[in-house]
Amino acid sequence: MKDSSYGAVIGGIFLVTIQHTELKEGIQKAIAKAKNLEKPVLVSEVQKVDQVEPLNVFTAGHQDYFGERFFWKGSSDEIFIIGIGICEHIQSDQVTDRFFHVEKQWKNVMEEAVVLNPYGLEGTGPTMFGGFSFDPLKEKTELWSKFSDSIFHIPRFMYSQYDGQSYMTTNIVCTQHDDESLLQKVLNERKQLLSCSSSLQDSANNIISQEEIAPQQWKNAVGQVVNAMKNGDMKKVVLARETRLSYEKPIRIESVLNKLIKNQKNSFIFAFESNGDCFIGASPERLVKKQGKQLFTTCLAGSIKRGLTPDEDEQLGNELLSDQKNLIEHQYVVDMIKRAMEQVSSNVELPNGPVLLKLRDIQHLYTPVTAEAGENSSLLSLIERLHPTPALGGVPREKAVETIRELEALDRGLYGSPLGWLDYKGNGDFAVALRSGLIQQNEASIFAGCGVVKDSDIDSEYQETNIKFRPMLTALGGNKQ
Ligand SMILES: C=C(O[C@@H]1C=C(C(=O)O)C=C[C@H]1O)C(=O)O
Ligand SMILES: [Mg+2]
Repeated sequence: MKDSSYGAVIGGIFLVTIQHTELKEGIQKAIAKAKNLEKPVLVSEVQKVDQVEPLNVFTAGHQDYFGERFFWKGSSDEIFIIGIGICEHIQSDQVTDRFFHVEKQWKNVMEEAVVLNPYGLEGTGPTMFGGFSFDPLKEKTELWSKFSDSIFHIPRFMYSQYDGQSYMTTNIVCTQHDDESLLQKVLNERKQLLSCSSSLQDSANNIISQEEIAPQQWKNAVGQVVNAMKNGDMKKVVLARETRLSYEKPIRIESVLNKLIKNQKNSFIFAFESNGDCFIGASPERLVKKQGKQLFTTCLAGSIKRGLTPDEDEQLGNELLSDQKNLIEHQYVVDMIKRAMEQVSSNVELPNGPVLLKLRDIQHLYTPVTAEAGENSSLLSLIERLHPTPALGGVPREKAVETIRELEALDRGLYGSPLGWLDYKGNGDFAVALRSGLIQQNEASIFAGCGVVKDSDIDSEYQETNIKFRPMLTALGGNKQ
């Protein structure tokens, strides 16, 4: 039986027309392969669908897939990828070679996958979304107990909107014990999703408390690092801190996403649910994107506030472009990324100096880097080579990571770390997960850090982190300093 064409108007959530499908044949083929190989086989079917509001798709999963969703918007609004439900987990708590272990699991699932994708566009077909913790050796707290050090999901249903086209991918893992009833089960799930009527009710949610966690301890750590730099070999260390908020009612993820989408332009907007918690944010910083052979990465470090008037904003921007402390802070990132990319790719190109990246609350020194991928430079191997850049770790890298591990009170978890998507053709895009927070029902932790160099002023760095809290405080209704 083919999945007949039908349109579904979902209470104003979204309208999707599903054409007839080859899913039945695909499932039969996958079950036969599973019997032959004696291991599960993924089948992935891609259909062109009507374009809808991406947030509506995410919202439609609220009822039946809460805790099993992801949302991704590219920093230039060029792509949206929404995952609903979890078809397969790819995760590891390995400390050493964790990127290799994730890549091995991913390749194992992909090597036998039955892919029905006549369109072949990036971000369609088998795709995994997720990320890595900043430092698997950092002493863990309860804060990130719902996330592994390496955690990715292959979604059951995935809506992709790319260059004005929209697609629905359906992923099913078939085992040798499955039969044709699996098809009907998935078609019913899909019909249920497309007919859901939940909508975004943006009701008020009062804040009960908002507390900076150990700000003085953070300032003392900054001072300690600055002193150590006066006569040591440490050149830069990024130190981050946490603010904790609690509310009368559970925080509505969709409402926070809605505000981030509206307010934080030029940023990757993401939400990643795991076991009831949600890591969410609006990051201006790409770690690395792979599109065919093309590679794109970003050097982002050096910050100043936005001005209240166009003249003041221009004056502040020019001040940043000529400030030695921020230029040195930025150059550490450029030097490291350029060197790393030259080791594994060709035609590495970057401008002679930084320009300004202006965001709603802050402006940064920004140097884009492009390159051509070498034969063995997979996206995950590039992530392993780059993470952490001096924008989130420091220089020298190992010593900076050890210093963060020792001095920083914050359990960073996935904050400041690679988060993004990878498809079955090896394309993908990973951000450095900044301007972010962890939502835990009626509580949330938000995170902000800054680069500490020998000329850092403790209070200036503290103020810089207050500015970096603003994107999440605006989205969460918190009080901004
Ligand atoms: C660490 C953060 O931001 C990073 C540090 C910056 C700086 O110190 O100037 C600027 C951009 C980011 O690379 C953060 O937002 O938490
Ligand atoms: Mg800075």
